[in-house]
Amino acid sequence: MSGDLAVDVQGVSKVFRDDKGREVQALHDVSFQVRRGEIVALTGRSGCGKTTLLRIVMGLEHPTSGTVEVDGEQVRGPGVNRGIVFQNAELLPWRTALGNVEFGLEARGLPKAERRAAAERAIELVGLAHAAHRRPHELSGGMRQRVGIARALAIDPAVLLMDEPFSALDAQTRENMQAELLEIHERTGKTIVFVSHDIDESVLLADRVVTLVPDPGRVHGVLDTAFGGSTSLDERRGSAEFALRRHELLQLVHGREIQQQDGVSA
Ligand SMILES: Nc1ncnc2c1ncn2[C@@H]1O[C@H](COP(=O)(O)OP(=O)(O)OP(=O)(O)O)[C@@H](O)[C@H]1O
Repeated sequence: MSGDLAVDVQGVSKVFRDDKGREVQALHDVSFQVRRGEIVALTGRSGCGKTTLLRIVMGLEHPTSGTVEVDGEQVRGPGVNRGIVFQNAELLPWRTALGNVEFGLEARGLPKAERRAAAERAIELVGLAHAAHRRPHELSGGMRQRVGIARALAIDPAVLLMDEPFSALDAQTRENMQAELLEIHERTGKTIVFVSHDIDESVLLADRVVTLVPDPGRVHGVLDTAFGGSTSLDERRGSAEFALRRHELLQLVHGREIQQQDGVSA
């Protein structure tokens, strides 16, 4: 694998068996790559295999065939080169925000002082230094999700993998968190792969969007959605590129080819 690749998914297929023993082909021959420092979204309609694909990259599911490499290493299970964020952070209720972030580091056998320092850095990175000693029930939904992101970042992973990270949040908090994620990306340069069923979110945040279509889940197209420079979310939302890319992505998600619009082709 070339040195500037963070994630390399090659020919991944996944067959599940349902309760009655019938085969369900969730993914068929899926390949895509993510370069270091990129933000890539996986999107598509319900049941197209987004979560299954991300769980395979996380190491929580094994592919029936095909391979996944992260940071040059073949994925055979969960590993410390991947930070994982789910829709709900699932924090330990008896631990503080900082304690929850430290928890993620305990399995790594770091001395306590190093753990504390790494957790403090991560909490600061997500803008929660002022709430580091609060317990989960004293935090808002957005703050809890920030703790989840800090926990994933504290291990200094090669890649941050996020499954619908903001979809359980109210609209305003969600917008704040989207902006926050771009700031974290700017500060850390981390490679980020996230699953979202939300077209706008995918276009706004990602440099490229991998679209999947169902039955069986497969890649239908990869759309370049990078906005040049450090544009704010508001600037992005109001831009002509946003409208065009949103339109193109909708076509891909619905299994169509991109039609040229205003003389611009995909
Ligand atoms: N553990 C499982 N056992 C059997 N079938 C499964 C299992 N997990 C997923 N599937 C099936 O695989 C297909 C893809 O599911 P997956 O959850 O990956 O899709 P998705 O795109 O993430 O959907 P959604 O947007 O609704 O969450 C679906 O047909 C689903 O029913």
